[in-house]
Amino acid sequence: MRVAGDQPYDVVIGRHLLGELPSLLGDGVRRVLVVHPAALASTAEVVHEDLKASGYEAYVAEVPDAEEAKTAQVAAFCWGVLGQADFTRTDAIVTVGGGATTDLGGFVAATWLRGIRVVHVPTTLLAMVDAAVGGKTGINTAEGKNLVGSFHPPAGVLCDLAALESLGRWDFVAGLAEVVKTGFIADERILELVEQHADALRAWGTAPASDETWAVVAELVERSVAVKARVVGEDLKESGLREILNYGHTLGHAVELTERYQWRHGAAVSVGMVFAAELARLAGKLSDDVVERHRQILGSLGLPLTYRGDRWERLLGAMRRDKKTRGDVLRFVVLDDVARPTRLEGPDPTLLAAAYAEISADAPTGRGPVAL
Ligand SMILES: NC(=O)c1ccc[n+]([C@@H]2O[C@H](COP(=O)([O-])OP(=O)(O)OC[C@H]3O[C@@H](n4cnc5c(N)ncnc54)[C@H](O)[C@@H]3O)[C@@H](O)[C@H]2O)c1
Ligand SMILES: O=C(O)C(=O)C[C@@H](O)[C@H](O)[C@H](O)COP(=O)(O)O
Ligand SMILES: [Zn+2]
Repeated sequence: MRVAGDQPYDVVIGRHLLGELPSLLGDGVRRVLVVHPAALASTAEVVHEDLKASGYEAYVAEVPDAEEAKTAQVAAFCWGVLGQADFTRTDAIVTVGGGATTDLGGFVAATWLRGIRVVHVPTTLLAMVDAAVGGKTGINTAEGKNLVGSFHPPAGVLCDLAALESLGRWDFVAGLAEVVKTGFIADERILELVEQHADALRAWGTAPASDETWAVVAELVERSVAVKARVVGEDLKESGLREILNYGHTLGHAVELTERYQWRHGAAVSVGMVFAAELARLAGKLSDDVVERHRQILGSLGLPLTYRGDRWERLLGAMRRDKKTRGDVLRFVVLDDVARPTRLEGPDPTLLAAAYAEISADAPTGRGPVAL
């Protein structure tokens, strides 16, 4: 699949694709740094050896797992590795890992010498359908999620579906949250597929997936990437259309910060989507049926639908730093209907509080398996 832009690139989806890496890296690259977390050490080593066998001067940098990687300290560690190995503007980074690794590695590539090439090899469902495509890179600060970053599109993306075989059940389910997001904002067929195959998808990793389930997963990846490619190809820097990809993220990111990143991103986005759906319903935009469909689909996958009722002030504080906020005006992506996203600007505080009441639970029920 081709992503349009000043420098168009390919997202290759298939199996056993590592041989494609040199062609995605392009001409003139001499040194390559493979950035990966410990969980992907053996895959990264295969990539490292392949690159050396193809004539590159290849290095590896192991970074912390998950959100722990998205810090200024870890970025500085990577800059140190690049500096020690004399990386120039014709050299490149390859990321091997989930969305945290592609966000960090992409950010390091964006900032080293003001920008070198990066190819992403996403290994989670979430990174394949979302994080690796579109060029949003970033790290967190004490004040919030992805507050420092850059738009730096990759030179290519290799989605090797075989990587999903080792992905844990709840990391897979967390990735489904972004798939469902894509369904609600742009492609109802995604919702139908998830509705038809929810049990098999939710059971990912508990037994080998059937051929039918693999076919569904492949179609979900293809459809989600197609939506993302179309949107970021039109609006790389989020001046308008791209905001739809942030559906559920205004509250979702605030939940992640409030939970000190102990919730998976997809789990927080799941709650965030139910909140956004309630907000749209209370604003008179969205029907009860579509709100209920959010709960049905996300709940059928085992994703959380509620959040503790005693965190509103903290969440509100974090949402003020959301990237869609303009001055003091909070802005939300909401739906008029399935595949009809719009914006709600500066909603009345009582409306926000009422939507929060609709998703509040007395106990912190979000601490299910996906929220760990
Ligand atoms: N830049 C974007 O457009 C964008 C889009 C969506 C999400 N994100 C970011 O992505 C991050 C979430 O990504 P994620 O859900 O991939 O989380 P993650 O990167 O933390 O990976 C989840 C876990 O899966 C493990 N893992 C990865 N691949 C594996 C495999 N093949 N087999 C077994 N284990 C594997 C990782 O080590 C980690 O423990 C968040 O930081 C979020 O903000 C960015
Ligand atoms: O690609 C985008 O644009 C998105 O918003 C996709 C989101 O799923 C992703 O989590 C993104 O990193 C959020 O970006 P942010 O700008 O809200 O930090
Ligand atoms: Zn996201």
